Amino acid sequence: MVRGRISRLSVYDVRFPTSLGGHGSDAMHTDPDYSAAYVIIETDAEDGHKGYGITFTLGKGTEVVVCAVNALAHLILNKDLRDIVSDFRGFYRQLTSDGQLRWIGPEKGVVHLATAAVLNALWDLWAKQEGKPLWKLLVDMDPKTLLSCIDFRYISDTLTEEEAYEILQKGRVGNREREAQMLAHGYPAYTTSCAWLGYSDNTLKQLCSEALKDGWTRFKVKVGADLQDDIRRCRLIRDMIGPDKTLMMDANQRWDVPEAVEWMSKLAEFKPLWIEEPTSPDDILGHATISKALAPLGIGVATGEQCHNRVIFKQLLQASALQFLQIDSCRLGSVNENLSVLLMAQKFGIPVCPHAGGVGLCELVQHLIIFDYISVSASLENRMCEYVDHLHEHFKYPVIIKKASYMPPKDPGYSTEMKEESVKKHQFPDGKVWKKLLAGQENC
Ligand SMILES: C[C@H](O)[C@@H](O)[C@@H](O)[C@H](O)C(=O)O
Ligand SMILES: [Mg+2]
Repeated sequence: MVRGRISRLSVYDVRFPTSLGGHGSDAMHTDPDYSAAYVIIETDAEDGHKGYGITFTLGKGTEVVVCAVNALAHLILNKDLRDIVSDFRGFYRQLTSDGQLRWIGPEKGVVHLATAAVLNALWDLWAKQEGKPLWKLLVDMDPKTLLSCIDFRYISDTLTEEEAYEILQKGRVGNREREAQMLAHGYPAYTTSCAWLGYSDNTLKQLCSEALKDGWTRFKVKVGADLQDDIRRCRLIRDMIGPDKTLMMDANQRWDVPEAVEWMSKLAEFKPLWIEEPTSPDDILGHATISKALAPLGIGVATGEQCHNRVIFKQLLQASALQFLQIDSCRLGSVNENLSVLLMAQKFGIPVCPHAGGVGLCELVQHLIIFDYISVSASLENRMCEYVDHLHEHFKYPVIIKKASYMPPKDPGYSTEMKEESVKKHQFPDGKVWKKLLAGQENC
């Protein structure tokens, strides 16, 4: 039973100095400090449950998102949780349509990242109060209730509520078997941990051989800064993994459209399954041009980690601009908006391969993709969820990977809660970790 009035919302700027080791580096983000705007929501209910929510950020960006969360707080405080979840569509719309705040969105950028953090905390709280992991809360929810969480505004020309209902009804066939299959074998994953752009060839080799030993069969390599480096690194990794394992490439928006096509023609010999974010995430028709040009080479286009909202995803699908759709649990407006994208992808027959990694993204998005398999797509063909082996130790309910697959979480909630000690130590700028680092910089 859902209960309680929201009595408190706190937000923290939590940063991890991952840039020191080149972890997470790519052709555009050369010094990423994996960070989160971390939201805690409390209620006056006696159960003591709190909702934890994050959005993923890189270092300095976090302080801006923290401001935006504080600006949204008045829309959440004193609301009854029961009223929120019984009309979640209405509440989502209230948050995203605030007459003053929407001007700096709408439904995009900082204000949308802040919305995601807040809504992620509410979903965590709801799932905790129901005593279920989030994926199971979604799987058990009747289709009508599930659809009542989605704002269909701007997408009803492509997906009506009735069509979405039919998709969910169809998804009920065989869902118990798929749930049992997930619990036994988990959801297939790929690793990005071996080949960040800032890693030396030696590090790449060492991590790749460890990953192979651990049973990984799908690998992603960062490309896009220097063609000769890319050729060398892709050859190295392809030689190590052999011809049959899967390789993906990620350019993180580095290229213009013709450059993307030309560059990828040179990397085609390494047989990538996809090129991810070849150009600006806003360039829908550019993605369509690249998709068309690379199709004869057997290379698909993947994108989504910086896709603003359901409207851009709608157009990417309409324009046949992507062959792999990458939802992100913290960029879109939380579970609510991600549900609409999963349903649109299903309608278009495009496989969803979520973006994860960062800090907490694996913890969150596993719930969405497990739900997708059980209740929406019913397919694992061409589908896998990203995995990155960083920062899980800071979470109270970290992901469990077995045989290169995500095992469904069993603890109630959205796996968003961080360890108190980790938050304390990594708060910027006053946590122990940052005090030391900043003092070191001053002494230089
Ligand atoms: C800055 C980040 O590490 C990105 O490079 C990362 O999210 C990446 O695009 C990915 O696909 O995992
Ligand atoms: Mg990427």
